Amino acid sequence: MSVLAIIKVDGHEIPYSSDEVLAYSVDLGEKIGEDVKVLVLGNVARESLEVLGKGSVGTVYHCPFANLNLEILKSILEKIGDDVSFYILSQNLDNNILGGQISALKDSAFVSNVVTLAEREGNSIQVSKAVYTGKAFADIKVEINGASVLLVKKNVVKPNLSQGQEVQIVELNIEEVEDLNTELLGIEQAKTQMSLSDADAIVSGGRGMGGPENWNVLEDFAAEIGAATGCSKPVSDMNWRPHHEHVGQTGVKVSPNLYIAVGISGAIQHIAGVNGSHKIFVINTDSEAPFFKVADYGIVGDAMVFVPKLTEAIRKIKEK
Ligand SMILES: Cc1cc2nc3c(=O)[nH]c(=O)nc-3n(C[C@H](O)[C@H](O)[C@H](O)COP(=O)(O)OP(=O)(O)OC[C@H]3O[C@@H](n4cnc5c(N)ncnc54)[C@H](O)[C@@H]3O)c2cc1C
Repeated sequence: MSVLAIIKVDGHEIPYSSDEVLAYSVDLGEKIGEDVKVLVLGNVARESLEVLGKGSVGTVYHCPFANLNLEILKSILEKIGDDVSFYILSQNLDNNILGGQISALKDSAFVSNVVTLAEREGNSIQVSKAVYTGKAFADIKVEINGASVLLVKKNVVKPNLSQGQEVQIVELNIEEVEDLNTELLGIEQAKTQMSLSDADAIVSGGRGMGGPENWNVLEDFAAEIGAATGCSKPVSDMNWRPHHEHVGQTGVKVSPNLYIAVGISGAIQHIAGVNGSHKIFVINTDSEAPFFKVADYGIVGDAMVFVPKLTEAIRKIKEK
């Protein structure tokens, strides 16, 4: 049996989150004494597949399609075979659907929002998952060899696998078959350079930014520190920013290493989407803003004054 890490290509790149998915799979493989294999979905160069030779990864399956319908997914799973005890994916909106489909096809357990490494207990493993938008945790026992699907949140494991091992690359020759039940009408590519779920740092703006014309201040700052940009719900509702940037209970749930909230009050529905972040930094004119209660660092002040100053300071440090 084996643990299968599933990685979806972002554009033509292996996403940043893949290191964490691999590290999680390798840790699980060691605990239950199984090999780790990887399935890469999407068009990517062979050299990028070779780079996945980390830790105990031995085989990399490659399918050039990233957007799968159920018929294609069925063919992929059939070609990989039944010797998979766990399918491991990173937690994001796309993988929620993909993981659910795998679990339905395999008639197996599906555990999303996993926030701990697996602990082995006899013929099972135990993991904790975040529930009630991260306000509580549930401990879940899953049988080994049950073809279970685990969706792992960011920052659960440190990706510190050694590199350089040779891997066997298996090209899955899958025919592009039409799904009989659904028709793909089009794909609208998010216009951000980095996906929010994968980003290591996020600069997010709220109504306190005053209007879309001020967003260049946040974009400059984000570009300087290599962060993705996000926003609060009202900001996307008012079309100041695109909807895929909306963070929170009803938007994208993120858990970057650093979440920077600028001009966002910190309503419970926004916090529910960011409380998995490693560190939170808040800039707000109101010292009583609820976001400060969950912040690690903060500045009480005007975003339009402090953000450009921070950008400039970081630029100077980088020039030295
Ligand atoms: C069912 C439901 C689901 C929801 N889901 C979400 C969700 O997923 N995500 C989400 O974000 N919201 C969600 N909301 C909305 C949420 O309740 C808040 O209304 C929203 O988060 C507030 O957005 P905001 O902080 O940008 O705006 P505001 O509440 O207006 O806060 C603006 C903040 O900016 C500060 N400010 C003003 N000027 C400046 C300045 N110059 N510099 C710095 N700071 C400044 C103010 O002090 C204030 O704290 C949901 C609501 C409901 C009812």
